[in-house]
Amino acid sequence: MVSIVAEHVGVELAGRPVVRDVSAAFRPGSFVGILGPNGAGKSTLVRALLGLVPASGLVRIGEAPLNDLTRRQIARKVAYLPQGQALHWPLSVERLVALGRLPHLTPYSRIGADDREAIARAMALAEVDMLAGRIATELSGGERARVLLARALAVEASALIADEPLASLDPAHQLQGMEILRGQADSGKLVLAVFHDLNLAMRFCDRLLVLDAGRLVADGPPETVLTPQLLADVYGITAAFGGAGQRLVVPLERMR
Ligand SMILES: Nc1ncnc2c1ncn2[C@@H]1O[C@H](COP(=O)(O)OP(=O)(O)OP(=O)(O)O)[C@@H](O)[C@H]1O
Repeated sequence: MVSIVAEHVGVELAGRPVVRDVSAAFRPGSFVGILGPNGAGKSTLVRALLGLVPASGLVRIGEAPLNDLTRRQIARKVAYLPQGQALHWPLSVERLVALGRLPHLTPYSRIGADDREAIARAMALAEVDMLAGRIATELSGGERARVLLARALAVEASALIADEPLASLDPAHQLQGMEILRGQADSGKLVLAVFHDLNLAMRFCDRLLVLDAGRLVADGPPETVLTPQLLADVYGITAAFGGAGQRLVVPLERMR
């Protein structure tokens, strides 16, 4: 199992600092949520953790500095579900999920029995078996999101980074998505995911990070991170807290 460590990570895009001096260590077996307003730098931070955007500071995956790893090595260690990915090729769902096995193949090897088993496990876990024969470009937004989650699960990497995996899912499938991610963490993997749903993040994650204007402004257990003061400072909203352990958050009003 693999950990990911960020030390003083910064990213500039178009000459503007988008992620500023973020340090955090992510351990196997934990489910970490990244929250923050639109444009706070969440996607850019996770892309920096994967080496997909040039960054200052240091990222380590396991013991290895990111820069010492090839793209293929990174892709085998950390599965990535990008935000709102568009699909351009009319592949069957099963073939799309099979792309999750690419990091394990060489240009000369073919999909084997192990790969087929991993694909079947991922499709069963994401409950997309019934879509197997469908053409991926013809799916609804929510169906596509679940198939792309299955593709990320098919990697069977030690860590999974998911950027807004719940976007376009109905409430039942949002819960299913969170249960899957929770299950992955409970099986010993590191799960790092970007969310906007405060309630689901509060309920399912072990730890929450909050980014605001590129800076890490909170990092800790959900109930200590998501406070009325933080919601006011970061999102500019008032919210009511209730339910067991005050883990139900209802955004009430914008303050500005
Ligand atoms: N390629 C780019 N060139 C210039 N600026 C960019 C680029 N990509 C993102 N940005 C800017 O960087 C900032 C952070 O973007 P990022 O996508 O990381 O935010 P986010 O927190 O994931 O937002 P959201 O919740 O809206 O998805 C934003 O202001 C965005 O406009």
